[in-house]
Amino acid sequence: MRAWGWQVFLGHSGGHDTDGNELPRLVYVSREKRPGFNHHKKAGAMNALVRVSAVLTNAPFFLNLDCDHYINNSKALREAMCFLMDPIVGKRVCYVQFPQRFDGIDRNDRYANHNTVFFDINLKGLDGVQGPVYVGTGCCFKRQAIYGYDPPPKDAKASGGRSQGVCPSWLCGPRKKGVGKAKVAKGGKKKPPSRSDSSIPIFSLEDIEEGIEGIDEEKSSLMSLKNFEKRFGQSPVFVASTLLENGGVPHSANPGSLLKEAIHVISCGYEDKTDWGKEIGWIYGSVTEDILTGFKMHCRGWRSIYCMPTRPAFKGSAPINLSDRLNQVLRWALGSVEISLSRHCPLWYGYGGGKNGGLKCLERLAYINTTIYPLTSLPLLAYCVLPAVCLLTGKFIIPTISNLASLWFISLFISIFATGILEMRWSGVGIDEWWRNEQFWVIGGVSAHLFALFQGLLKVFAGIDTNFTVTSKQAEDEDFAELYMIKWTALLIPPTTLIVINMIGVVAGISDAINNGYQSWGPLFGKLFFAFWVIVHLYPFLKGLMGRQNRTPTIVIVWSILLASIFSLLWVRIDPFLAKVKGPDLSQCGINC
Ligand SMILES: O=c1ccn([C@@H]2O[C@H](COP(=O)(O)OP(=O)(O)O[C@H]3O[C@H](CO)[C@@H](O)[C@H](O)[C@H]3O)[C@@H](O)[C@H]2O)c(=O)[nH]1
Ligand SMILES: [Mn+2]
Repeated sequence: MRAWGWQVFLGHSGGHDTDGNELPRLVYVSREKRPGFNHHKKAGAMNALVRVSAVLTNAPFFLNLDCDHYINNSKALREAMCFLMDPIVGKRVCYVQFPQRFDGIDRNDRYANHNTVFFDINLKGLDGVQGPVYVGTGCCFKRQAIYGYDPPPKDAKASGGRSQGVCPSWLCGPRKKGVGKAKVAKGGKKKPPSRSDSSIPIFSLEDIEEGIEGIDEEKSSLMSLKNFEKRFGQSPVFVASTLLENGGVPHSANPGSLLKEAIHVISCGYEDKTDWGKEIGWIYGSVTEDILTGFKMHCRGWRSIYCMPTRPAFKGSAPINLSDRLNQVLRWALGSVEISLSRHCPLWYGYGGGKNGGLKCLERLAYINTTIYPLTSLPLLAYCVLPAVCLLTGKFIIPTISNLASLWFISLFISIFATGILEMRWSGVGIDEWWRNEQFWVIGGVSAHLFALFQGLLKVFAGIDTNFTVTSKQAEDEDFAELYMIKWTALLIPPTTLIVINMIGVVAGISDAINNGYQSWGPLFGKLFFAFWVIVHLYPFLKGLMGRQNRTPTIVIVWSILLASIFSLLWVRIDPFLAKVKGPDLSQCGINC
């Protein structure tokens, strides 16, 4: 394996279609990686690709797919273009996100790999606010949005424009309210900048140094090459390309020099002292770079679009065995914790989006939810432990509450229930999918989310890093051999413990009630209900732990032992030959006979 290196294959140029247009070429890029340079994993790879494609073709839109995803619908790209090039909404659209769909998942989707609640309910709902979050794959971008430019102002007339050019915030000064207003007023007098005009030539180095005509004369002093280099890095060809809203490369450019420049922009030191990964491109600093990248665009006032063609646009593979799935969820949750503990936390980042409206309130709420959710693992853990504690100690967790409080409780319960029903009806998500999602929420919550919380705290406050390993994918041949694979990981400990203590609790509770006679059965049912609730949620986990059932029917054995012990206890109790006085001594249970 090579530790570092780059290769660019331009392929054979000169292929033409029947109309004489040059045929598309496939270019394989692998960037330079060198010890001492942080390559920033996927985010770094995407940024290198963005730059190299800007030099080679500079298309105004591009598609991003993971290495484990493929195109499943040939018309998908056209659908995305309909949104991105729409004369009205298109100008403010930063990306079109498609749902992730998967192949090769077990029929019962034991670990909720399809994630339909997230894709068909959450993201679809967000489309009605400011658009779905970016989920890392199956997404068509507007190049200008990736470059950190702001969307054109909402009211095109106010700035006097026909096709309004996007204005980079770093050129137009700080996005303070006053400055924004001044600019709008000024725009009323003057022709606005428009880079959609194809007559504007690509800017040469000199042009940039002198300030670019037609962008903003007053600010031209700011637009020295230095400013561009500080932001985009030291490639004049690349810098010039960022100003072409409609893309394209100059005809005059000779392939040899472009190739040289392509190599330059994927060298490992290129991003040093630039805004790459900080303000532009894929944003670094979280293992879920996708959420952060989309978040920054929404903060600038862009909107995104959710596109769900009937035939899935793209499909991918997902980890189907328990350990890999938990590790995947762990990584996502870790990424969220990292964002929550950074300057980018949606609780405090991105206020004052200025003239473009910035992040909408509800969209912010959604981002808060997508980043701080690992915190819910703490109460969840408590709720899963308490039923067992109750059964083992004989105390009851539900306090007797006042009428008012129970009214609140009931109305909360009803509204949650109603939301669930409506969501399912509107999204077409079945009750079975919804239920699996609930189950996996608890399983992931008491394992992956919990670990992520602590790993995240360690990483942010103590600098102890954890690895990003590419999620394993199922083997395609055997009939879900992977599903039954168990790789040892500490993630398995908390859910296993919870299952065991709740089961012991059930046994202990029942045997206790048997010993104590009929009056203790009433409260027992309440306690058993909560313990069963925990067990049914963790049930897929238990099944996963047990491995392949037709080979090792361990689960059957466990259940048998459990049921057997209950029944044997029962039998002991009602045994007609057992004299009542010789039963378990009642003095121990505190019942005074
Ligand atoms: O060092 C790396 C690691 C990953 N990748 C890419 O990142 C993708 C996602 O990694 P994968 O192991 O497949 O993780 P998943 O959990 O399946 O990915 C989901 O979650 C990631 C965020 O954690 C998103 O980036 C992905 O788009 C999303 O599909 C891979 O397909 C690769 O294309 C790299 O380019 N370099
Ligand atoms: Mn993947």
